[in-house]
Amino acid sequence: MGPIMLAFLLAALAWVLVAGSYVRERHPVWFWYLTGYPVAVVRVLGTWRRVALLNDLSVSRRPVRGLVGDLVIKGEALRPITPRISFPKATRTGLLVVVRLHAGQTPAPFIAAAEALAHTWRMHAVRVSSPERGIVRLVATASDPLERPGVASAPPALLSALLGALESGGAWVVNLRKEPHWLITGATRSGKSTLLARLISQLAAQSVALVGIDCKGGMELGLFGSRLTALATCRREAAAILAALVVEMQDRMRICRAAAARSIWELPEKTRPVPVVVIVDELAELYLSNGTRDDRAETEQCSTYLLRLAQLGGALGLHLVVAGQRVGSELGSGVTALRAQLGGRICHRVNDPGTAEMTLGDLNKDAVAVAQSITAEEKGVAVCTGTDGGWGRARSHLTQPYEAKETAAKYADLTPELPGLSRALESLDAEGNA
Ligand SMILES: Nc1ncnc2c1ncn2[C@@H]1O[C@H](COP(=O)(O)OP(=O)(O)OP(=O)(O)O)[C@@H](O)[C@H]1O
Repeated sequence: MGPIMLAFLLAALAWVLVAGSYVRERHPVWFWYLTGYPVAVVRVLGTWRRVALLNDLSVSRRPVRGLVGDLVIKGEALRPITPRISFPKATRTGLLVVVRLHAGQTPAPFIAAAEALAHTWRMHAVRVSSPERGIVRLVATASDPLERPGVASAPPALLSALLGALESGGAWVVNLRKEPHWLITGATRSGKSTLLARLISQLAAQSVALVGIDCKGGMELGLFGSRLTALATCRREAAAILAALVVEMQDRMRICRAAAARSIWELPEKTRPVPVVVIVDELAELYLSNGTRDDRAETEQCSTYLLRLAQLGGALGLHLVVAGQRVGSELGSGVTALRAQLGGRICHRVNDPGTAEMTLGDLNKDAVAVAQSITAEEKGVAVCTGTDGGWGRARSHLTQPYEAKETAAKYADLTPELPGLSRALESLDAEGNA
C-alpha cells in the first residue's frame, strides 16, 4: 500500500471517529439506532436460548417427574423448550422484546432474571412487565437515560407539576389532585431542595396558596417568600400556622357540608376555596424536642396537626409536601402514622437503609433496593411512586435557587390571602412583644 493510500485511509478513519463522536454527542438516539442497536439485536438473538436455560425460563416438553413402579423419579428435561421471543424492536433508549409464555409459566422468573439479562445483553437495565396474560415485555435501556435526561413536557393542569424526566423517557409529573400528599427524603446534597424549588416554580404560576414551613430559620424556603402566603421559620410559628390550617380545614368542611359536597372540587368554581400546598422542609425539625415541657408540647402539637391535615385535608384542597433527610420512627410515633397518610413518595440518595425503607418499604421492596443504589454523583435522581401504583427512577430538572426566586417574584401578585394564617403569625408577634 502506497503512502498516499495509507494517508487517505488514516484520514477516513479519523473522519469516521470525529463524525461518530459528533453524532453520539448531538444525536444520541441516531447513534444508538445506527451502532448500538444492530449489535444488541445480534446479542439478544444469539444468547436468548442459553440465558433462558440458565435462568429457568425454559420449560420441558415432558413432566420432570415420572413414575417407575411405585417410585416417583425427578429429573432434568433433556431438551427444554425456550419461550418464543419477538424480533427485538428498537426504542429511543434501547430495545423491546416480547416473550410468549408457555403454559404454566408466570412472569416471576423473568423478573428475577432481569439483572442476568441486563448483563448478558450489556444493557444498563432490563425492566420486566406483563401487559396481558401470557405475555411478558422485556424493555432494555442501553445507558442510564437519567445521565442526560431529555426535556420532557406535559400539559399544564391545576395542582400538577412537571418535575423532570422519568427513566422511561416520559415526563415526571406530580399531580396533587390524584395523590394529595407527598413524602420526599434524601441525604444532604442529594437534590431535595432543588426538587422543592422546581415544585414551587411550577405551582407559582397557578391559582394555589403556597405555605412554607422551614424551621432551619427559613434559609431554604425564604427564597420564595414573595410567592408564599405564609412562612414559618421556627417550630413555634409552625405550630401556629398548622393550627390555623386545621381551623381553615374545619371551615372548608362546614362549607362542603352545607353544599352537600364531599370535596371542594364538587363546589361551584365561584365559591370554591383556593387549594393550599403546605411545603415542609426538614420534617425532623418539627419532631425533635430538647426535652423541656414547652418544647415537647410544641412538637406534639405539630405532629397532631400535620396528621389531621394529612388525614382529612386531601378532599378539602389542603395538600402536604413533606421533605426530610432522615425519616424514621426514632422521631416519634407520629412520624409512622404521618407516613401512612403520605401516599406519594420520592426517595433520593439516602445515608441509612432505614430512611429508604421508611419511604418506600411499605410500597415495594425492589424500590428500596434501587433507591439504595443511587450514588452521590447522581444528584437529583430519585425513586418515585406514580399514580398507577407503580414506581421508577426519575431525575428532577435542575432548577437553580435564583431561577426559582425569580419565578416566585414574577408570580408574587398571584399570592392568595389566607387571613387565618396571617392572624396566627401576628398574634405570635404580639405575644413576643408583650
Ligand atoms: N436534578 C439535578 N440535576 C443536576 N444537579 C442537581 C440536580 N438536583 C440537585 N443538583 C445539584 O446537587 C447539589 C445539591 O442539591 P440540593 O441543594 O438540592 O440538595 P439537598 O438534598 O437539598 O441538600 P441539603 O439537604 O444539604 O440542602 C446542588 O449543587 C445542585 O446543583
